[in-house]
Amino acid sequence: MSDQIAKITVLPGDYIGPEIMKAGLAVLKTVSEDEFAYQIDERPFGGAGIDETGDPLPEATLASAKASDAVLLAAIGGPKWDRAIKRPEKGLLEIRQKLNLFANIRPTSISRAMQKYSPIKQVEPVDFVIVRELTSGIYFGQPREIDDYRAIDTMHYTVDEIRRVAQVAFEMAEKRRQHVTMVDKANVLATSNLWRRVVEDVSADYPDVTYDTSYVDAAAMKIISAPEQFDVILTENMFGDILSDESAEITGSLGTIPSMSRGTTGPALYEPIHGSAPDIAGKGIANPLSMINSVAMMLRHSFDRPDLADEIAKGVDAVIESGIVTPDLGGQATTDQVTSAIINQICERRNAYVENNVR
Ligand SMILES: NC(=O)C1=CN([C@@H]2O[C@H](COP(=O)(O)OP(=O)(O)OC[C@H]3O[C@@H](n4cnc5c(N)ncnc54)[C@H](O)[C@@H]3O)[C@@H](O)[C@H]2O)C=CC1
Ligand SMILES: CC(C)CC(=O)C(=O)O
Ligand SMILES: [Mg+2]
Repeated sequence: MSDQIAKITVLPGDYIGPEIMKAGLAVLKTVSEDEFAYQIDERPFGGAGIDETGDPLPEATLASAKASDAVLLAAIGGPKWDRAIKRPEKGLLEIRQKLNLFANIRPTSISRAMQKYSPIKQVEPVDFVIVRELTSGIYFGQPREIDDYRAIDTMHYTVDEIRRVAQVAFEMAEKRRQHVTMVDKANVLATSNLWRRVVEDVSADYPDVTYDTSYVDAAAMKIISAPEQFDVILTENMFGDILSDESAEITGSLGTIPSMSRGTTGPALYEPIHGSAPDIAGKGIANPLSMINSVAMMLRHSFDRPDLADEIAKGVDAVIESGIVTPDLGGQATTDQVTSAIINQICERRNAYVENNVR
């Protein structure tokens, strides 16, 4: 951190983005009181960036992100800009590339509180993390062309791009249950064969970590049938995008899962893994947990405040346990009601702590 006041660039984005960002910032304010000094620089991004400046990633937004200690993003995109020359999603790819956020970390764990909301039968605990390559692969590859008769996308990877994200995955596995599964399509794709060669090589530097591979189609099946087998899943950009939405759903809802995108230096970016959910925007029923959990992830990883992150996690668990949940989890609560319930939980626990320690 550049000085004692943390600089956070806030990108509310589009559709439900501002609704859940409001929730995340309210929880951040609550846990930070007398504990954590920060300043927010809120900027237009995605469709909001197009509306304000004609560009989904306005220059001033990128400059703010680059000068920050961390970036908080809600979600971008939606039908309003589907025909834009430069879509909001292009801005998302650009900010990831320009901040060099090559590793996207997407956790999937079914906590005790969440078990009743999961659509799968759990015999053993489910707790794995997807490490997804984020700044290369088919979302970025050239040539990329379309005419009246054909369209081309290119899946492209280099040794260095694979090695650096593989190292992130193995380092994470060392601190977890020491297992990495690389997911690919090496029975068909040249890029997957390069991934196998490089990851095999990287694995030799981590003797305490066991390593296996799975084809992506089989991995998609195992995430449903035997998710407890996974610890760290390492995969390329598009497979990670798809498998992380599938993984989120086994926890009960896509609307609960946060993520961190990081490079080697510079600010990390924290965001829910879902999109802007245009189908429920404006109804006040978006699940704020993905954003609130992203705030907790930011406090833990960018600001070394696991204590504040744990306070948020305990508040979230207590509220889930009490059944105050939005419709995606089968409840009837609104975004604001869930957020207020979490804030009340945090405040009650703090007051109880103060009382116990004063007596
Ligand atoms: N990082 C980002 O900003 C991302 C943006 N997008 C963009 O978002 C837009 C909408 O994409 P979709 O395919 O509809 O995916 P989506 O993730 O926005 O929504 C998929 C389904 O999940 C539900 N959902 C998502 N988040 C929720 C939440 N917090 N609470 C309750 N329900 C939630 C939605 O209502 C919808 O039924 C598109 O423009 C897409 O490109 C998609 C993924 C990531
Ligand atoms: C909208 C895409 C560019 C990205 C996406 O779906 C994701 O990162 O989950
Ligand atoms: Mg996605």
